Amino acid sequence: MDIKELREELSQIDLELVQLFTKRMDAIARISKYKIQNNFPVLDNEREREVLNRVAEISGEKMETYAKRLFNTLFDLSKSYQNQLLSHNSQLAQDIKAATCELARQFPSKANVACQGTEGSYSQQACEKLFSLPTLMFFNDFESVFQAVEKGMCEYGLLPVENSLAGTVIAVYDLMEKHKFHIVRSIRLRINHALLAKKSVVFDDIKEIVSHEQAIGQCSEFLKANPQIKVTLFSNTAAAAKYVAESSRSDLAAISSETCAELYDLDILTNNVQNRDNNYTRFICISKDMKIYPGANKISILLSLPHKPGSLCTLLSKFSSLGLNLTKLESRPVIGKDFEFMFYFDFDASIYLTETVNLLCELENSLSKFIFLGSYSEIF
Ligand SMILES: O=C(O)C(=O)C[C@]1(C(=O)O)C=C[C@@H](O)C=C1
Repeated sequence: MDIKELREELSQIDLELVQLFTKRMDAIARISKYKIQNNFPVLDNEREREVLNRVAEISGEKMETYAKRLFNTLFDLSKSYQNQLLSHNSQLAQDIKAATCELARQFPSKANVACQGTEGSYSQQACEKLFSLPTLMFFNDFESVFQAVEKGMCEYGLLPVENSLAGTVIAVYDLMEKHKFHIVRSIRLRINHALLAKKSVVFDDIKEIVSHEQAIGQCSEFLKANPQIKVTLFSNTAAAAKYVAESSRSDLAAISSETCAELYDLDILTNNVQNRDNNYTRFICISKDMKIYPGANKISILLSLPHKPGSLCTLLSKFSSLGLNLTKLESRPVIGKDFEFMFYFDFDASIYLTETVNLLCELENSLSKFIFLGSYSEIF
């Protein structure tokens, strides 16, 4: 037989497979209806084991592994389909629909915004880029920003989540699980760090530099090249500049911004002390309620996965089959639990598409922990 004839045989088999597959999915729809009416869960591990044992027996030793893989895929597809059928009644689908319909309104220009740090901070710069008329409230730590939004003290909050040179702001990710909030926008801010000191101080006088951990990480090469200078961590780059301005010492400098040099009447000893010029920090803007503004094209979710081989792979394949591009995947240990992890995903997707909402509902129905963090657009 030549390849053409061999393929004809295969095409006939494929046809029968597709017919049987659609027949199986129709049967699944009937099972789903029964499960909804009788409040049965979609997943039935015992039934899956039973089916797999039977499949192994029928397929024989040579094909057993392949047949089991095929049936595990069939279970995944049938559970996806059942979760999709369930999503019509899902609270999440209704909330998303309400948030997208209700907010034909534009992103506000005026708002009360909670920021970490003090006057002149990078959070403030990001905030002023995001809102034309913000009223800022400064807090000492990230947790207080989450709390101010959660308690309704501020309508919005701004938090740094990652930097192109120093990576993820882990402290913010660790707080996400503890607080109720929604991401309504994200913003990328170009960061140029400068070395600031009091007027008349020269670089050779400097014995100590103060700054935030992230800024210190972003300027590691400059600091390594000057090992004689002691480095001290500070809660915020703007607070570090303020500290230098208020100190009487002439051997102290801060890694901070040009804005802070002006604000705190300091001199710039050296400009652009970060390792690379393409230094960007991404901030998220959060609110208490789910608000989805027109143009939203990114989605963030938080979830935990069962300790089972292939569970992350199965999840990733769902994104891949919808052609969705993952832009961030971060895993963090669950505090108080041994080796259990929370996963944070950012991906590009339109919340206005039914297939996206179906995927979110499917994840919510099938995972023990799933939080929809929001759908939003990013400002550059
Ligand atoms: O039998 C069921 O309860 C089904 O939902 C069908 C099915 C399957 O595809 O065979 C799907 C999910 C369950 O975990 C077990 C089996």
